[in-house]
Amino acid sequence: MASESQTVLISGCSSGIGLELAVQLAQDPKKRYQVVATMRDLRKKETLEAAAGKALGKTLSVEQLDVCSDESVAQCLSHIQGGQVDVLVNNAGVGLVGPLEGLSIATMQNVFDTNFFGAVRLVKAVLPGMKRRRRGHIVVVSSVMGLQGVIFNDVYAASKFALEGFFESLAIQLRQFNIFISLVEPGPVATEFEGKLLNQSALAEFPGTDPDTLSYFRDLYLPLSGELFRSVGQSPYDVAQVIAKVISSTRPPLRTQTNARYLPLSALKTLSPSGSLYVRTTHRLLFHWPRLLSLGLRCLSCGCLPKRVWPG
Ligand SMILES: NC(=O)C1=CN([C@@H]2O[C@H](COP(=O)(O)OP(=O)(O)OC[C@H]3O[C@@H](n4cnc5c(N)ncnc54)[C@H](OP(=O)(O)O)[C@@H]3O)[C@@H](O)[C@H]2O)C=CC1
Ligand SMILES: CC1=C(/C=C/C(C)=C/C=C/C(C)=C/C=O)C(C)(C)CCC1
Repeated sequence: MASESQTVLISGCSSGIGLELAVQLAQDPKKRYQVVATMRDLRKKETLEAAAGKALGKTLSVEQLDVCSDESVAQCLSHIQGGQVDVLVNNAGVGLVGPLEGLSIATMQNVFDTNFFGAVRLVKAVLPGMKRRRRGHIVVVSSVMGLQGVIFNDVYAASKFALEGFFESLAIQLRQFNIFISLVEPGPVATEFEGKLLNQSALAEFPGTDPDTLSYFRDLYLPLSGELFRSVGQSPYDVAQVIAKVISSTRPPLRTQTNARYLPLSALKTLSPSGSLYVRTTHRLLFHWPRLLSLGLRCLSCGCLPKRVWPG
């Protein structure tokens, strides 16, 4: 192992982006990283261990970490030599879709406890060490929904907006300590994330929701969202490549979107600071011209647009 390897702690490595990233960094040909791949339920570790192959026990170790528990965070850090984390990747997250009226406050709080306070809890734990060493990098797996709200994703988007505001604010102070913050913003990614959401919304009855809203959710949003995943969805491998590039950068950027094919959708927000272009256009497309929207989504997946991973 290279003597100057960096210790990278990643949350949520049982599947998806976290698993892919842990494996890619652990298999780095230059052996630049010592990866602590964590997950809340160690019974799920077999997939990661199999994917890590020969890196297991060498450049990759697996530890238990529930981002919602102070005790679990402290335990995990106590297993890392000197408690030293050079790069923290806040990846663990949960989704939530559905009409607001049918979701309990407790369900919404769980999204914030995991996506927002989970990241904050880890940062509070590693920051004193990073500040002492005057060195560190905190990477946050945010989302395009940290930049723009999406219908029926109100609470999930709010949790990612919270991350964006929190880490942009912190980035200013941490420059003084030579600690960098990077927010990575994927669009739809083909992981268990979507399946979990579809299962959750198929089983949920959303009590107290009026029939019109329920039908907009089930008959309009769900099919179009599925089409979006099929047309512009990235693989976790592609997203992990972008994150690995951000981690290896000497001057890491504050924000990185991973999916060039999603850019026309996020541009609707950035092109008009008042927000009306995005809200009016998506409302019209969804409620008045859903067939045109569907055609547009198919166009986004056609080969004439830029390649999937961006920046390349
Ligand atoms: N998939 C997508 O379309 C997109 C995903 N993202 C973000 O990417 C990140 C990774 O998601 P993705 O890989 O897609 O989805 P997955 O569902 O495959 O992975 C999510 C990971 O987070 C873990 N997790 C959930 N709650 C906790 C907790 N309390 N403590 C520790 N780990 C926890 C899950 O563990 P367990 O197996 O135990 O549930 C799992 O390992 C999330 O932050 C998500 O918001 C961003 C943009 C798009
Ligand atoms: C923007 C947009 C849509 C949906 C976007 C979705 C569903 C994005 C999902 C992003 C994910 C899964 C991010 C995870 O963090 C619709 C409804 C097609 C209408 C047109 C505009």
